[in-house]
Amino acid sequence: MPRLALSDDFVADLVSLQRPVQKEVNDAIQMFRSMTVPQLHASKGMHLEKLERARDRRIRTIRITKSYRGVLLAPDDGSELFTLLRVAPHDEAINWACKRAYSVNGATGGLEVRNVEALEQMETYFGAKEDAAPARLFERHSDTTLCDLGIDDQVLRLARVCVTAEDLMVMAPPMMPADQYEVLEFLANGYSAEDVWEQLIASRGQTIRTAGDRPAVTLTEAILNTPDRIVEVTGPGELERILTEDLTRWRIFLHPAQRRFAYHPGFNGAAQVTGGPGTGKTVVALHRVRHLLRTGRDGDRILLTTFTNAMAAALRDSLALLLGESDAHLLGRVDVTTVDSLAARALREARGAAAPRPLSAAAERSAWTRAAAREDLPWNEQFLSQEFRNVVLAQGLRTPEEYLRCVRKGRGTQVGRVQRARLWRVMERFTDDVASRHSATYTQLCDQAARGLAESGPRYRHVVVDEAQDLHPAQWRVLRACVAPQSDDLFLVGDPHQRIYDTRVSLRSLGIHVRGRTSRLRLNYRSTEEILRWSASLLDGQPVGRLGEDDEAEGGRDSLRGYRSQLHGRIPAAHGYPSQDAELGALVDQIRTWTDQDGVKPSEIAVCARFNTLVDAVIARLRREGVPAVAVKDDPGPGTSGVRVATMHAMKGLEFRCVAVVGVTAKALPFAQQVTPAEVDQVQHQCDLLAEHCLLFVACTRARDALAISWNGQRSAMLDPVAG
Ligand SMILES: Nc1ncnc2c1ncn2[C@@H]1O[C@H](COP(=O)(O)OP(=O)(O)OP(=O)(O)O)[C@@H](O)[C@H]1O
Repeated sequence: MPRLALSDDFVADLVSLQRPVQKEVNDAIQMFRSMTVPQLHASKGMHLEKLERARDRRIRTIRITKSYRGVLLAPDDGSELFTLLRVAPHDEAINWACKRAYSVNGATGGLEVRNVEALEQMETYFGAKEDAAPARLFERHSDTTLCDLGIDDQVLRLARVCVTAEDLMVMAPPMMPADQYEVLEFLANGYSAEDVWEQLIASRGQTIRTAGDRPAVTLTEAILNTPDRIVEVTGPGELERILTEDLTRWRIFLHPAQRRFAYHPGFNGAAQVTGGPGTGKTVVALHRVRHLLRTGRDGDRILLTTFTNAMAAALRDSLALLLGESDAHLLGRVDVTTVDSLAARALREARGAAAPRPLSAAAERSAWTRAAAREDLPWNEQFLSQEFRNVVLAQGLRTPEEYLRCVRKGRGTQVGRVQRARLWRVMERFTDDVASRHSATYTQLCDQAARGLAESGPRYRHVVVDEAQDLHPAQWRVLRACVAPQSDDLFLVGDPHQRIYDTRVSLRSLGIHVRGRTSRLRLNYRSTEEILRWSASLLDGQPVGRLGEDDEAEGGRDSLRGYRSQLHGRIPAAHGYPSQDAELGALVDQIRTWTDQDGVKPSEIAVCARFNTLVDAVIARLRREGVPAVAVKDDPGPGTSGVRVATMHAMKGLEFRCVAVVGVTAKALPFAQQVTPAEVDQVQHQCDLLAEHCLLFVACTRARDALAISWNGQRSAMLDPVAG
């Protein structure tokens, strides 16, 4: 019986087909799997055909419907593992198949594909302009080094003629084999050969460094070595699952850097994955949960947390999708929730009706005003609230003595002993006041819940945390208390460049140690390279600390170096207008271009603004002009049509084909009210400013294909690096 594998290109084709054609593909595959190899070759129905013009003699086509052909890679070494490479209309399938060649990567042992015809044309083109060339892009690296990194003869010849990174870029996959291209891209970005080997090759399990010493790999082995692009269909249930459920690629194919952590057999403690926007961190978290569910014991409960209720709902849906019908029974062992909801629930369980209720921001401000009323203090409510949140609750201080002794990390003002005593009195008054009203700030709720949970003992065997960059130390204490320190206790994913709330955390000081168990994702699956570059330059020179290392003693910097996308598109547009009316008029035109000319559905477009007032104005204007629009905060389901409109904060974790960021004015970004004045606290001032930069970065990186930025009146200085 032949074995069957499916390539990522095949799955991508299948997703785009109409349902009836999908069904015929399914039928053809079932027929294929029911035959022996000789029957397959003899079958008139399948019409397994060798192509005269094919560059790879193992390539065949099979008949799927009257007009569709499947493209297959057939083994020629006596093995029986066939790979379905594409399914496409007849001529397209034949044309594609004739130009491809499959080979085994010398370093990774994985199967790779190239457009051999296009690469030969490139050789001719570069050959013609060769003699004029100055220094070459890869001249620092010897042929042997490149060969050890998996570069083969044809790619080596092409690498040798590249002068600039752009020369390399014109040969990007699908022209060049993706793994070899990735190696060259890393080298072109200044990584050493050693780094490249560590990050791209050793991570796949290779231990032999030199090409000459590596054992030969058979076609079947090569296919099985390529789980990021090829999946073997191991049973009828599996095929059904792949073909009948939602065919989103992230469910099936993971980048090796994603797979290595998601399916790691067991970490000896907490582990952490970081990476820029759209690098598939959430996807890794979901696969990790699946792995822990499948390999864990029946009673092991798992907590999966994220930042907002809306994101928790989306995570729950995605997890159900990933588990599919076959693993649906495991879902009952997972709680998907925010840390705040978890803390509130723990308090309700412990104290019943006496549990405090969360305090609104306005009620908190009034409570600080009341608490400070009888003192003649040199600090305003904002300072008091920050001191309470960022020192007292962050460090979990309980007594005036502890407060007198503590190091006020992250605060830029000196506060002497006498002043601390006065501050403590005010904070105590605040706490008593809100407690007498049966309420507490969210951070207080977490602080109280963490203490209760620490006493009652761990509730979960594993905790998986998405959007880890925005959690406050009190929230981390809740998580720490939920799970005992042991193997695979905490799995954290986050991006410090997307930190949009005022939180600084030293995970080490909270008893969470990830050293030696960290990984960084660099390939963006969401946005085009043009959107990425543009957005990343918004953060040029900003001092972004590493995830969980904000303790000054640890204090390294995170960077977006090597962060890239294989997708390409238009450079983002940035335009200023004389008035808001003119800006919104241009927005309507932009949306019409996206829908009418580019064929984008309104629900695949988002407009975002710094404030709710502008969000409302945008919705009103769009509706007035006949463009359907809905507010993201009203939680429109996937079936609801209309352009999505949201504040920048609400864009966290979302993605859209096209995004317009409006009202990027000097007044809105940075928003003065959100930034502590430097004279009140210099350190806090810098931290708040950085959060505003990150907010704009988050908004822009939600875009997949197109991004448009606009303002009216004076432009925000944050756009200076990109808008000239
Ligand atoms: N291995 C993969 N193959 C195909 N698509 C992927 C893969 N991994 C992630 N994606 C897609 O990339 C997009 C971004 O993924 P995800 O939301 O997990 O990224 P993220 O790093 O958590 O993003 P952010 O931090 O910006 O919220 C999603 O559309 C996801 O489906």
